[in-house]
Amino acid sequence: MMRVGLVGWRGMVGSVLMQRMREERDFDVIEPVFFTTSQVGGKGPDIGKDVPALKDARNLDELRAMDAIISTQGGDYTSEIFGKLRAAGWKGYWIDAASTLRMEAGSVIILDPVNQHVIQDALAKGGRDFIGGNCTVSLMLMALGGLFREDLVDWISAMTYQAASGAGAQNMRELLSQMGEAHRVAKTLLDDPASAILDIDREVAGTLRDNSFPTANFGVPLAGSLIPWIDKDLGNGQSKEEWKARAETNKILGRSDDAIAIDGLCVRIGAMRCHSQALTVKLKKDVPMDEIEAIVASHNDWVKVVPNQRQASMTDLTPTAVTGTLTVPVGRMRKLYMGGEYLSAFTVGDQLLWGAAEPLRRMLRILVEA
Ligand SMILES: NC(=O)C1=CN([C@@H]2O[C@H](COP(=O)(O)OP(=O)(O)OC[C@H]3O[C@@H](n4cnc5c(N)ncnc54)[C@H](OP(=O)(O)O)[C@@H]3O)[C@@H](O)[C@H]2O)C=CC1
Ligand SMILES: N[C@@H](CC(=O)OP(=O)(O)O)C(=O)O
Repeated sequence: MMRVGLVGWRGMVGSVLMQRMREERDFDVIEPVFFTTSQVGGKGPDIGKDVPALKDARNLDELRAMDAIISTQGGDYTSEIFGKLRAAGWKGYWIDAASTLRMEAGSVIILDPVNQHVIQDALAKGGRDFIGGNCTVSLMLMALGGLFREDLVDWISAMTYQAASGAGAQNMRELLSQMGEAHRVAKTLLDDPASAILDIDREVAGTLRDNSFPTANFGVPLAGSLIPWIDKDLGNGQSKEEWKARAETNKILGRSDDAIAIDGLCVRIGAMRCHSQALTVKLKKDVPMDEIEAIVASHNDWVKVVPNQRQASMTDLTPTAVTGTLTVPVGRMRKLYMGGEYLSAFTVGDQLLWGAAEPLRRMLRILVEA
């Protein structure tokens, strides 16, 4: 059996990975070894079989004994350990959720329902570094993979509505604290049906702007507001999150860097763990809507076309409907006023599942079943 080291398993992404690996019985087909940066010698997670005590995630000799390592520990850990491990001659498979190695020439960005052929090509050539993609990019490709498969995409403008989870566990907690605080200051007025809505609004706006409002993680209020910037400032007007759309999509599809232009604005909103995106797709030709829907729906087992109708959109195309599931609904599809080559679409996906954990465990399965 393949010896697989798991680093970062108790973090947020790691916990979702553990849950999915238990559900899919992945631990039956590997010999798991759990690592930690802080609790060496402690007890590993409950996976239904005995596992050795936690090993030191910075011990290169212990890591070198693994056939594969899955890390959801974060980019700092990858930067600290990966180079040393390879320099020490380790030839195992490195599967990672962090962005650190994504754009390296030797890395493949993994999203097998979309780029199984790129993964298989890399394996055949001895590739060993398999890195999970940015959540927004992976979810967009799971939704519109059919259009890419049929080479129908000229360019895409992506306007995103990204959940708090993308910023980390502490940010999810902070969002809820902010919601609670906004409710607390308005509660007396809310409880009085005769109170004026503008008085309630004034109380809420006042607390959002108050220095004591809990913003240690986001830096600014998210509840009752939004944040129109995600990740670093690249200095050219674009955020790093926006840059990833074109760079990672083309790499995932195995195309040259500028083959398909994708750009837009990335915005943080007060959803918990589902990213949504409003997409304008410029098609290479005017394809009838029923054909487009059939192409999109046929791409993979998780994409679900939601009819472009009010009720279905309100019930099936929301973070509330999708959270905790692998389903990737795509709806609001129609030809825009600009012409038959201009398609609108709206999609939602769980950024901790297809956006982070799921491609990693599927890559492990590909290796085990090779
Ligand atoms: N958040 C996201 O949406 C996405 C994240 N990623 C990548 O995954 C990496 C990990 O992200 P995320 O899971 O959010 O990070 P977390 O902060 O939840 O976990 C990272 C590590 O922190 C340590 N830790 C310290 N205190 C605690 C605690 N109280 N509970 C759990 N773990 C604790 C654990 O390491 P130890 O056991 O060694 O102490 C854990 O593995 C990111 O840095 C990023 O590179 C990728 C895609 C999406
Ligand atoms: N940046 C994403 C989450 C993430 O971790 O992305 P990446 O893996 O590309 O750093 C978000 O904030 O929603």
